[in-house]
Amino acid sequence: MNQKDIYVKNMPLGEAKEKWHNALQEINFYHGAKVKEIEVEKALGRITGAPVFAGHSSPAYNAAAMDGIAVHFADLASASDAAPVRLGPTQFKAVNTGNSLPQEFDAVVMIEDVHYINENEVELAIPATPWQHVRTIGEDIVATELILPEGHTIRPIDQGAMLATGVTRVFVKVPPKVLVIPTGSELIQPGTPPAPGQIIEFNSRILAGTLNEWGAVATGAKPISDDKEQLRDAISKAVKENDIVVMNAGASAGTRDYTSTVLAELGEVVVHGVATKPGKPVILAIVDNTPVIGLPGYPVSAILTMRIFVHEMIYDFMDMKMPPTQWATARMSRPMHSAMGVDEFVRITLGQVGDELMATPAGKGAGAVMSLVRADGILTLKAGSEGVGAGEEVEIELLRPLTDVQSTLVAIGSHDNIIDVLANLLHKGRKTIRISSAHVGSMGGIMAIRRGEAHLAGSHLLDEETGEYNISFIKRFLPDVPLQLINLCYRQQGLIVAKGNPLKIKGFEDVAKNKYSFINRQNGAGTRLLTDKTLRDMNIDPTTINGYEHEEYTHMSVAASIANGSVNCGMGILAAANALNLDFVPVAEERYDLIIPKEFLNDLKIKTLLDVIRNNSEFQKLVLALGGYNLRDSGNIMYEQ
Ligand SMILES: Nc1nc2c(c(=O)[nH]1)N[C@H]1C(S)=C(S)[C@@H](COP(=O)(O)OP(=O)(O)OC[C@H]3O[C@@H](n4cnc5c(N)ncnc54)[C@H](O)[C@@H]3O)O[C@H]1N2
Ligand code: MOO
Repeated sequence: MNQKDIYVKNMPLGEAKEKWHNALQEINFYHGAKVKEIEVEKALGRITGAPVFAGHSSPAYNAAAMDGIAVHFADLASASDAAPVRLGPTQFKAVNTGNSLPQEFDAVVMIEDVHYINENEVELAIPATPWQHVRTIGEDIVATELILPEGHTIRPIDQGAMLATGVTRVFVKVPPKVLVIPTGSELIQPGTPPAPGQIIEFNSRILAGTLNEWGAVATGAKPISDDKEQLRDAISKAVKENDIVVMNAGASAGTRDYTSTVLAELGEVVVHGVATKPGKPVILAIVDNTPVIGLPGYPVSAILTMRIFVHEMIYDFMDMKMPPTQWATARMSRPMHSAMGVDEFVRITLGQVGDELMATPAGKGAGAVMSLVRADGILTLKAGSEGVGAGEEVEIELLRPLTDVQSTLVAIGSHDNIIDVLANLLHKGRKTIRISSAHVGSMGGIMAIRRGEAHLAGSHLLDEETGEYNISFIKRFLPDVPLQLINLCYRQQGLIVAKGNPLKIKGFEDVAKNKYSFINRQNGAGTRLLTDKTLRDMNIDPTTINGYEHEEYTHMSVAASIANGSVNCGMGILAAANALNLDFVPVAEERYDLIIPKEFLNDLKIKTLLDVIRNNSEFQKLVLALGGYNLRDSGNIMYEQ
């Protein structure tokens, strides 16, 4: 095939949507919803395809609403404490709640108000009103009354209402049947450890699950290899059996990206390539009068593209209006430049810090599933916009309710695995506080506190002159912020080395003397300051360290460089070494504190956090089990201003 044939275009989103809409109309995709009759018992979550009317009244007879006696209300007209009325055997009848009221009576007196003289005679001291304590025929629902309108999503209470009036079958809309076909020879099933180059197939779970949430009946097919013949067979079969087919991966221009070629052979490719980011290589095609959507392989691209092109199709198919999008106005915490000429969809985490709702980009990679796990919303940067500036107001499309966002503690700063332990303890059981943490290093955390963007910042900045942690930095960069510096832990920092420590590295002397390769942390990282102080104390000239100028931004990326063999060692925490099954040579213990502005100390979220740190034995147990931690000052106020 000529490379030109698979050239991916950059069609403006509006134009692509219009073309697609027209193509769907041509195949009569919006045919008006089909309906079918099913049992009410099985109708939970389905959408009514016709109005539902009551079969009979409920209650179907006049029913006693209380345990007591049935009476004629008129007989008790004169009853009072001073002059109780006596009723003889024909004037009353004992009834229980739910019993049919005998025809001759018109009220019920509760047993508590009945004084039995003997079995056949009662005395009553209070008058009755007509039909008191009686559920009259049709009190709840009258036969032929409308129970549910068309287009209503059936809830358990609706099932009850239908069944109560004798309705056992209901017309529901037939949702579109969708098959999600993952493609790629590199895909393996979950549960098998991937060899290099293999990818666990999980996109079909995300895509089919989301389609089902939108009301479709979607299933994931077995992955198809990058093989034209197999693709052709799978698509030909799928379009016969489904209302919509979703292909995943093989959408772009790689040598094994066959989806668009095969779709063009089998039917018509309406659109290939849209000016959006992510989602550029999407394919929109019609095969055998059936829409086939070829989503890009990257999970984030796939899901966001499916939101753009498929979400509405599901509702249109069932002749339903889309649920309204929930929006929130937020302020950008940092500038965001847009890729010119494309509509860009940016994942955003939101944090309510003080009065402001702050929006922070949640990571960019099209393969970063966690960015969508964490994201609270989506910011759309329109093609033609240059982006947004820090502090600018933006409208965010919400992916989770604003109440969840408001119960989120925003932690920005240095990362420590204890934050993850806390995040879990604060969210389990009846505590539903989330922690959203951004790992930008200790100085980054201090700056976030200064800009009012975080409730707390983890910091381990060593003042090389005083040997003190954090305080001099707070005095310098946060002089006007009333705050408490609360200890979280002491932790071991050391040299992360390959499993088994094959070079027998004992410390920095060995690294300097033998020119072992080292990987450093960025300026402003607490670990960098500790490295520098350690080298100074040992009288080691940093320029003699092979790799001192190579910087990484996190403990984990340092550990990863050692794990993949590109360097011999780097400074980091034990937890990072453990995570990648590496060895660790302790170098120093450092203090790791939380900086918390006083304005948040009375916030229930912070109070709960501090309570867990100070008093929760499970917290202490879990942290000590991680190894490399000491909690002797945990929860103590180290400094305040
Ligand atoms: N020369 C060009 N290269 C690329 C372009 C382009 O326009 N020209 N577009 C880029 C963009 S944007 C995207 S998005 C990707 C989309 O690529 P494909 O749709 O061809 O997808 P693959 O390359 O097959 O896969 C991408 C990635 O996703 C993983 N994957 C695929 N399926 C699954 C699954 N079911 N479960 C989990 N993960 C999956 C796959 O292994 C790859 O890592 O192309 C760019 N390139
Ligand atoms: O759709 Mo691609 O995601 O722009 O990376």
